[in-house]
Amino acid sequence: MTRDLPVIDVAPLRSPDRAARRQVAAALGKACRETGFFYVAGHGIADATLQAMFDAARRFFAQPLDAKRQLARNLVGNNRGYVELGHERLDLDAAPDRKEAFNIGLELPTGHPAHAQPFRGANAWPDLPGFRALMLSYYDACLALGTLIHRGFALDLGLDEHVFDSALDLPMATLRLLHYPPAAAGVAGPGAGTHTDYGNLTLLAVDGVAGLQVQGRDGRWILAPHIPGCFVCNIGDCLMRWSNDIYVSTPHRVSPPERDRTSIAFFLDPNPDAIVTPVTTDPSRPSRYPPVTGAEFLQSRLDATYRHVPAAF
Ligand SMILES: O=C(O)CCC(=O)C(=O)O
Ligand SMILES: [Fe+2]
Repeated sequence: MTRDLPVIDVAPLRSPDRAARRQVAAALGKACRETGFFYVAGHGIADATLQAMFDAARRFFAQPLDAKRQLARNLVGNNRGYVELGHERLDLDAAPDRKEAFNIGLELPTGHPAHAQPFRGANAWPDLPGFRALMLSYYDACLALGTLIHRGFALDLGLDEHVFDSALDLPMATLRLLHYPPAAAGVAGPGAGTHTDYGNLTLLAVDGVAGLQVQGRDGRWILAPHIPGCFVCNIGDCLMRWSNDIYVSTPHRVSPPERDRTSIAFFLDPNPDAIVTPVTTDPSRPSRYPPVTGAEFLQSRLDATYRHVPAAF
């Protein structure tokens, strides 16, 4: 195991100085061509906000199972709600994941025309004071950060710096709280099986309990420990396709932790009607894929993950 993911300070992406922005873009582009994983510093999300989010996640998972089941993902629909321990299997060749999760998606104002699109819907909320407001404000902060990082990707790929802005303004992004109970004697299963992420970009906050591992190009596993003040970030399958495979979406997994482990993932998938047309700024690299919509692509990936779960669970 090695530890060699780069740390990238993204604050200069907010600078009026184009050369400073380009420098960050080049660092992002290098990381995305190598492992597709990097740490983000200078993200501007306050430590107190992250601490409050971890507290909220722990309060959520500490509720009785019955209360959590009332918010079950299969009742709520649209990839929102609570996923019980053992109900998800990211690696179809392994045992189900030893984790529980809670998802929210974008909240559209009442009457917004985009309500008719796929993956729209209402969030389900637990009866916990302050939880909803905190989750929604964190969602917005992650969306702003993810959009900023996409400006770096665009610069690096030789595109207009703002080309992704309109593909991400009403996204299918999911904010997901995750809880991994400690490894127990005689219980099989990974924390999260080996997988790649589906969307464009994942912003992950981890709590300091070891678990996340990333597969390097040479097949060796790289540890991705907590670095104070940083998010662990990676690109997903949708951005890999969008970049015409210039960027790589890399397999990763979570080993069963020694103690309770909590993480908070923001999966930035594009707008459902965004057209994912592979980038062809490099004339020596013709398009490898036909265009698809963001929703078509996400649905195809979710179908694979949940195929093993009996419909009636
Ligand atoms: O919890 C983690 O550290 C990573 C989780 C993950 O990779 C995922 O849910 O896609
Ligand atoms: Fe992942």
